[in-house]
Amino acid sequence: MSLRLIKLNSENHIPSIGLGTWDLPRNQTSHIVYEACKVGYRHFDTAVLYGNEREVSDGIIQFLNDHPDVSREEFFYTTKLWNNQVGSNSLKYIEEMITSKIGELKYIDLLLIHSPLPGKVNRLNCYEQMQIAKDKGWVKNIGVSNYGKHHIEELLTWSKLKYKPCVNQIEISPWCMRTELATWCLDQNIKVEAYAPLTHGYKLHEDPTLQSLSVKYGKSPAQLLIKWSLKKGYIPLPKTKTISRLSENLDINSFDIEDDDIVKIDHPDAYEPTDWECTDAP
Ligand SMILES: NC(=O)C1=CN([C@@H]2O[C@H](COP(=O)(O)OP(=O)(O)OC[C@H]3O[C@@H](n4cnc5c(N)ncnc54)[C@H](OP(=O)(O)O)[C@@H]3O)[C@@H](O)[C@H]2O)C=CC1
Ligand SMILES: O=C1Nc2ccccc2C1=O
Repeated sequence: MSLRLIKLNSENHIPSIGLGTWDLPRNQTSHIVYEACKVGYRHFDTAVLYGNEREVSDGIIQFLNDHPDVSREEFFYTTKLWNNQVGSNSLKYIEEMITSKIGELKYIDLLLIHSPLPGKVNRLNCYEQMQIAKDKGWVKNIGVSNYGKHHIEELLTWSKLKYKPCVNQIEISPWCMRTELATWCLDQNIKVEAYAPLTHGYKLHEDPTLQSLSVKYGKSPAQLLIKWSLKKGYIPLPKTKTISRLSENLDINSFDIEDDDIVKIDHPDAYEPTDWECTDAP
């Protein structure tokens, strides 16, 4: 199964679906990532917070070693600086990622500031260091996560901005649509990565509309939510530790959801984030 590629404002390309890796069992992570590579995943989302950067990288590297016909350039590896690494020392932490976490991957495809919580001065100091990391070739693309419009505007109006953020990774599902922020990002040519696109699993078995559309389309509720996200123009990051679900979650090209049914899945008035909320931080 091959994934569509989406062009970023850096002119680089990102595969349209990424495997979320938060909370994968540590001792199975490399194996799950390897199996994901086998069924066609080329995009992986990790973070310093997840404590599994080495295991995620190892899974990709093992796959590359076993498949010499596949090149490193096909893969897209994202990681994120955690709050205590966001500031004027960020370059040191990025160098550490390169030298001791990602091994033969050699470079990071996308580096994000995990959240705006460290405050304006730290955010901008960090971004300056991320721009240097890009110039050094350590990182191909840079972006942000959990940023509200005011945080992105802070960057866009900053005198030292050299590289616009390529993406804003935020929680988006039909129960946490954030239409205004997401549309605004897309208008700025900043791609939107949708985290927790399966609502952390909470809505998959309880929502009557999803259940009935699942019967209508002969697709699982998870597949419907991934398709919903793609049709809105986002890059979903579904996570699964279950090997059989890996290919299920990529199998979204064999069907379409009618516009009327997309409207039925939408919950524009709901606000049910599953993890944390910091797009409104100062
Ligand atoms: N930037 C940020 O602040 C954040 C980023 N993220 C990123 O987004 C990713 C995804 O979000 P996450 O919170 O993990 O939750 P998801 O919305 O991806 O949901 C994961 C849950 O759905 C279940 N699931 C997956 N596929 C299926 C399926 N086909 N059928 C039934 N159940 C299924 C999984 O079960 P099982 O694993 O048991 O198969 C798990 O319980 C994270 O892993 C992380 O990479 C997430 C939160 C915050
Ligand atoms: O994947 C994630 N799960 C989380 C839970 C709390 C804070 C951040 C995160 C993630 O990035």
